Amino acid sequence: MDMIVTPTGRLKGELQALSSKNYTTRYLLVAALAEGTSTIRFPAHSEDGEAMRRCIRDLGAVVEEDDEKIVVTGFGRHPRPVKELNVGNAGAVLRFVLSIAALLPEVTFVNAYPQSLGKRPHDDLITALQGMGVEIEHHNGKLPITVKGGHPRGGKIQVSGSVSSQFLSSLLFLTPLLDEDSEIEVLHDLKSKVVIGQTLEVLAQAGIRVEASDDLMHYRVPGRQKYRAQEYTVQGDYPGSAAVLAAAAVTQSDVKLYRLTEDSKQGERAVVDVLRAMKVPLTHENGIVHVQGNGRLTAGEFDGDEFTDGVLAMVAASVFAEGTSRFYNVENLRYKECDRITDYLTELRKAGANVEEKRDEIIVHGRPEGVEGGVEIDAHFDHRVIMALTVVGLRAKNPIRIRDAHHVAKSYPQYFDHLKLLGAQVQWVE
Ligand SMILES: O=C(O)C1=C[C@@H](OP(=O)(O)O)[C@@H](O)[C@H](O)C1
Ligand SMILES: C=C(OP(=O)(O)O)C(=O)O
Repeated sequence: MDMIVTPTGRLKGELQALSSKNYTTRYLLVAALAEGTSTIRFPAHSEDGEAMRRCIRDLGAVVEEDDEKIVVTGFGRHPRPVKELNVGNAGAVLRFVLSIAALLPEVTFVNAYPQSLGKRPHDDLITALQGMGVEIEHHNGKLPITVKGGHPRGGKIQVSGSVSSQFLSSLLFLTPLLDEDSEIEVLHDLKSKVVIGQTLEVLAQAGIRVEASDDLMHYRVPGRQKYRAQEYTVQGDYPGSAAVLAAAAVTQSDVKLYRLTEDSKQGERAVVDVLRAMKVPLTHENGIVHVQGNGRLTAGEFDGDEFTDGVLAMVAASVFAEGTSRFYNVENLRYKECDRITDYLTELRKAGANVEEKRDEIIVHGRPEGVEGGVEIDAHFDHRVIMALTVVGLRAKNPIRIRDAHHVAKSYPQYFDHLKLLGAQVQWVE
């Protein structure tokens, strides 16, 4: 399905933010790793959430759900042997479950999205698990991947963090269940470091003890721990909301987004500060972000690694800013659903934006006068490209057509309905 985005001058209204993808995947996993029954309130309903539900069900968790909660009875440290797992296009789900699969004799992760997740590298996690005595068959570090586990060893574990923080998170979920205590050392660098705060928060909520160094590069994890069955409440999602806030920032707007707590550990919370730095009129109080956009933005320079999944939306906003913006320290955007630097900038240029790339930077020469539009955009299987190009389309001079925009459902199936509620002119076409 394609989406036609027609230029829209004004947005007005109030929305409840969607539920957090990253907390939903984590709560489902720790609930499955507990032996009792856990309840997850307000889980995200999206393809990635569904992928984690499918995997934990296949591994033996009992999952029941209604409109507002999921009840999970876990399998503890004894997942059910299964031949195949399908994680859809969800990187975090694949990486987290890969380590848990090491508790099984043999399981293959199938390649359901050869053009997206099928291109992403998992070498660093594979190497770490091999060091723990797990045999792994793979295709140059990519899917399909077969894990031949059984009895992974704890002890001294090393993992590179230079491509993704998900590899470290994955090991932090597995190691508490091992017989030995573990010491995890992160090699090279740790990208998307802020997300590790979410992993540690969820582990603590599940009753798991982990000692982390202040720089988040070293961990001590006692073995033989048990995940506690719990009640969890999922908070609002900043990465998805970033696109709605960017849309409000580039138009004449009066938009309130609820359920965005000021003290959230989501790094993408920083998009509120980014927009503020771009001089977008807004307030953030009592979990409500209120944008009263006047369409005027000022360029700025930002460390994108602080708000990884919000960068594309902020770049889209900066397309209309006065001056040149720079988003640096973003190389790992190249290893996401698509190459979020080269592929994304290709689409932005088609729409009329003036952008440049470096290996680890996106540079935007703002066009406050607007961009031409009137083009077809390739979604590259990437929900965040779809959301960001929609923001650009709202302020273009002519409509844009985003091909295969249904991939927005990876994280935010209601995105276009939410924008419509605010008055955006967006329309699905076959
Ligand atoms: O741990 C997580 O849930 C995630 C970590 C981040 O990935 P990287 O660590 O690969 O940057 C983020 O982009 C992704 O959407 C979710
Ligand atoms: C990169 C993302 O997700 P994942 O790595 O889980 O596929 C994302 O949600 O933007």
